[in-house]
Amino acid sequence: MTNNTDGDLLLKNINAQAPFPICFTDLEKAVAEKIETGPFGYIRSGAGGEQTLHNNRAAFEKYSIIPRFLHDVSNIDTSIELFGKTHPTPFLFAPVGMNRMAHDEGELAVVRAAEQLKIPYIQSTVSSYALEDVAQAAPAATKWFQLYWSTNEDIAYSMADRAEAAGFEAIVLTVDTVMLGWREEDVRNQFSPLKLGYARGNYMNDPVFTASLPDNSFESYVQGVLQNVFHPTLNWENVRELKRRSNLPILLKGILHPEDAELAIENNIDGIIVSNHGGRQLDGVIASLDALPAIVKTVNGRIPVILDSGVYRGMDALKALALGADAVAIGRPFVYGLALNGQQGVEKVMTNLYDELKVSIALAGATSVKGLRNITIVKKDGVDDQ
Ligand SMILES: Cc1cc2nc3c(=O)[nH]c(=O)nc-3n(C[C@H](O)[C@H](O)[C@H](O)COP(=O)(O)O)c2cc1C
Ligand SMILES: O=C(O)C(=O)c1ccccc1
Repeated sequence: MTNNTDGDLLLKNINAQAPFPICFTDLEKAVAEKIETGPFGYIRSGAGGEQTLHNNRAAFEKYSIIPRFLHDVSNIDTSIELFGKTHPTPFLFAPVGMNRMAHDEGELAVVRAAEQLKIPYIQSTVSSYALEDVAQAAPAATKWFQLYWSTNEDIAYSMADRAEAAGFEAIVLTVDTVMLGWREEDVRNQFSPLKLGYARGNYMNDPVFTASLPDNSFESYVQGVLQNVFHPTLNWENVRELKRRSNLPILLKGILHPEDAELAIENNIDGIIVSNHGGRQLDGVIASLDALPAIVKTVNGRIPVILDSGVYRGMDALKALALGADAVAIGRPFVYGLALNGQQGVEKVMTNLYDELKVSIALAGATSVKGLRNITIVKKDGVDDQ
């Protein structure tokens, strides 16, 4: 339960010693000025003509809330429950690879922020630091491991086992990246973080991966990652086998079709993340927010539904939660916070998202995350979408 009588949560930002960008647009601008063009373009951009990157934002802007007043909103409960554990906010850190592109402390800084804020952290397979080091940096944080399947599937099982041994509490299998999206900005900038070795964290110390290399040169390692990280053979049988082998809850990330959500449930999957990878994979796919209502309807509360892609302010989180998401995951905003000011920058960005969400829940006339499902949300054309 969070007491909301502090009234003006914005004041923290106005009294701040060091001014910090208050919204996503300002953040992005500041980071563009701070880091090199290659890494910035890699983080910012979407695939193809960036239609989906744009649609992710446009989808949030189509919705409006019709608020209710004259209910006591002095106490706002922002907590949620996932897999039997209560979390104080409905946010998660989306898995983002290769964080050393943004800051030298990379994932270590982010997981420390996650621990501090009690926000679950999803570590990427292609992280700059090894999962064991991340676990050690923030033992009290709730940590999940995002798995990229591997062409040599023993590498995938090895990483999943290591994650379980290191105290990660769920496996998030990403299903939308069987090959890399068509990312033109990286061609313009002639930039490939994989080739530069930013993704080495979990591979360099994986016994199955290293045993598969012809020698221990940098070139062999890069080739080994490229050969394994993209995995076009991935199919439902792999999902079933992963589920059989693991003791952890398994989530599928990248689901956009209600029939895939249904198949996930039929295959005993424990949760899904409705996502289009922040518009970085197939350009022209539906905005995740637009995919959400049909999936929520199909899933009907049987497993948690988390949404990411384009959640850039507290009000976006509110809309996704009102449309039935159980939680939202944040990608680029925290990476920009990291680039600007390490752990503190991540904390600042996530705190502003959270504070805006709290204010917005109260001003909409609700008092809890679950209560948001009962507020009136309409699409721009005025048609009730619930
Ligand atoms: C630089 C970058 C790297 C990413 N790396 C991964 C990854 O390793 N695994 C994964 O499942 N998703 C990855 N994602 C996608 C995020 O998990 C998430 O789906 C996306 O960023 C959400 O959209 P948003 O950035 O609009 O919040 C990456 C995203 C970015 C921006
Ligand atoms: O950049 C990404 O979005 C991403 O998910 C990824 C996938 C494979 C290798 C490196 C990054």
